[in-house]
Amino acid sequence: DKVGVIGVPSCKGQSAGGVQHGPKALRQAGIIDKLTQLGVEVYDYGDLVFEQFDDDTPILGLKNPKNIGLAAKKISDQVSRVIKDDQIALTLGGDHSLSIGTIHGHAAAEKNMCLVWVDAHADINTPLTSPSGNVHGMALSFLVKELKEYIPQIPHFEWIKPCISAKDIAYIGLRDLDPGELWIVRNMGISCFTMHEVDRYGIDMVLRMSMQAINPHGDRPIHLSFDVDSLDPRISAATGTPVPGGLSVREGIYIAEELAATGKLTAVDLVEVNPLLGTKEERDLTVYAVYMFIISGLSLCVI
Ligand SMILES: N[C@](CCCC[B-](O)(O)O)(CCN1CCCCC1)C(=O)O
Ligand SMILES: [Mn+2]
Ligand SMILES: [Mn+2]
Ligand SMILES: [Mn+2]
Repeated sequence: DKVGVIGVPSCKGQSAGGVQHGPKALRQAGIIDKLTQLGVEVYDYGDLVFEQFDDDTPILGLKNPKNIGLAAKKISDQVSRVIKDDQIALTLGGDHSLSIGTIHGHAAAEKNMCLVWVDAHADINTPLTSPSGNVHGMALSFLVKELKEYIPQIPHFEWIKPCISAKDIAYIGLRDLDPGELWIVRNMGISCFTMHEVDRYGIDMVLRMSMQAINPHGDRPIHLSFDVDSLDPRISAATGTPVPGGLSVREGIYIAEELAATGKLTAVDLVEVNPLLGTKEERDLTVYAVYMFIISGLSLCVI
């Protein structure tokens, strides 16, 4: 398979400085060289450049609407182009608000796509349920069709068309939801495999149940959105919102390998690596965990 790498140095979806350096840290870990050595045909599109707007006042508490709304449009267009060029769109983040663009762009190129969201968090607060106003915790709310009536008009977000149904989403690794998110996940019937399910069934069964729920015939292009904080903080401390009791590196790698083995993996987001947080050891370990995740997965795409 061919892989198109898109750097997205975004940070305005959250408040910790440094996550914009994620793409550089992942590149420096040698992801592109390693994939090439393994026989993957890699196209590096470099980092997207976002014009900075300082006059960006919060709306209904949502922070940086203009910067994020305009960035998401660029991301969406780029991901769409890469997928239409028959390449797996590998997006290096940057904070999780970038997934507004990657999922929107994927859905524009592949009508029948489905989504696996690996994260400690559900990232589905609406602007009105968010406790922080940080868009990285709201990304999915703008994309899920069944939530449309709950989303207020946000300047610079008007172009975003909800493009995925609740039934097309599977969460893996959840362990920190806000009240509004709990209501949404329960009432929208989104397939939800929290860390409790991972403990109870094991990661293989959780993946089988996820695919049974969202891709039963194995014919749908898969979007894998991987937040590094899904992993246990002991191996991924260099991230903005760590939560104890997460996935092991092996469980993370297994998810990547199994989804890649379907032959339907079409887009992958690697988000929330913040090289400025934690000690040097913690940063190197966090980056290495993501490196192992993506190399293990995508190297299977050449078999
Ligand atoms: N749910 C949170 C965290 C979002 C994390 C986004 B991700 O997954 O991309 O990193 C708030 C979480 N919670 C709020 C109360 C105090 C503890 C943290 C939010 O701000 O919406
Ligand atoms: Mn998270
Ligand atoms: Mn996230
Ligand atoms: Mn995070």
